[in-house]
Amino acid sequence: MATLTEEDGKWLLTCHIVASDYNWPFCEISINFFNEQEQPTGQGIDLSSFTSVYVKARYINQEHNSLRFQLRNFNPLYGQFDDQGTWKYVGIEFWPQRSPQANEIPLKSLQVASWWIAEQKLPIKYAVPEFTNVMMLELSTGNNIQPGQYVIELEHIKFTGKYFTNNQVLLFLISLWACSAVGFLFFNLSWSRKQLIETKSKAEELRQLNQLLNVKTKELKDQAERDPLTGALNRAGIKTIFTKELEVLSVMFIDIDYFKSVNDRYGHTVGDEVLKAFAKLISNNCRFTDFLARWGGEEFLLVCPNTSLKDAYDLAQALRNIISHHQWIQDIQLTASFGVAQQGDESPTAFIERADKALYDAKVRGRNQVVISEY
Ligand SMILES: Nc1nc2c(ncn2[C@@H]2O[C@H](COP(=O)(O)OP(=O)(O)OP(=O)(O)O)[C@@H](O)[C@H]2O)c(=O)[nH]1
Repeated sequence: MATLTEEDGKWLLTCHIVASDYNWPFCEISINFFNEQEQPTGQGIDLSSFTSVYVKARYINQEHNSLRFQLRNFNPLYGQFDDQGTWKYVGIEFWPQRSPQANEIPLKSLQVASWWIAEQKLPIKYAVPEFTNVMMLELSTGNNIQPGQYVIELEHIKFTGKYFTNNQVLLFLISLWACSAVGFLFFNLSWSRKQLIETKSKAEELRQLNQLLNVKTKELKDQAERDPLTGALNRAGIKTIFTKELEVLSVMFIDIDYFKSVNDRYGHTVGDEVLKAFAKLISNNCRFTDFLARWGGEEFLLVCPNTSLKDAYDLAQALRNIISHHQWIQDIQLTASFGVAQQGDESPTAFIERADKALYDAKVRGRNQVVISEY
């Protein structure tokens, strides 16, 4: 006979173990995790994520006896819900502590009752503790209890466990590491791509800037070396030609005759147009390797590399002829005088002066003619 009472928030189980033929008398508190009244579903509670259970219980009057803690797990693979004898007995017998601490029972120390395995005739694979569908919890007197009166005080039963299993933590850490690695790779990739795009656009900017600078440099060079009115080289521009070492170099000064009268009669603007047309006419009728420079006013210098004095003379005569027969604006009649020279063993200045002197002679001799300066 047994009674269960509550006192100061503690449960007291008073048991009278009597002598009988039954070999394994016991007295127990049994807590059901399923509702017997409702439609039975075979659904208990899953305690598999817990690692320990703390049982604060003790004998009040008979201290030298053991207690049995037991869980009853139902598994439909080998048990029947309506036959509690087929629910697996997983338990342990322990000697309750005298100290105020609860008795800690690691769940892994719970064993399947060997008599139950033998009785159920189950395959060995089912002889392992299971906590996935616990239907009942039992706290009872231990083995070999002698007849007499026993009072068991139960203060609490607490299950504890890790919120995550070791495997879950490991899986989480591996996933975190993998995500970080993927994230880092992705970040690196997009950063590199961004850098590449930036570098490309910087390179493009630099290329365009360079192009602009080249254009500007050419413009500045042109401004510095070309005559703005006719587009012919100026004195500075033609200077560089003389620094090149050429074996045969001839030059000719070309000066429009009586140009002042053109200005006087038709005005300065017409004079400018005539000068532009004059430079164009000469350029169009000499070799592309020749260089035309405006020496000043209406005076031009044509530099002819790799040209003998004879060839330069012939060219001058041809140009003179073309000029005199050209159709100029306002039907202006135009002629020009030429002073031709071939470079000898002399400085460029002396060489130019000889050609200039020949031009002067052509003017003196009556204009519209070619005069050669012999070295
Ligand atoms: N329209 C125009 N006239 C210029 C320019 N540069 C010089 N002249 C003119 O060219 C004329 C040159 O006159 P001159 O040196 O007397 O020579 P010319 O009248 O050609 O006579 P000769 O050379 O002796 O045959 C001057 O009237 C200058 O004003 C220019 O850029 N534009």
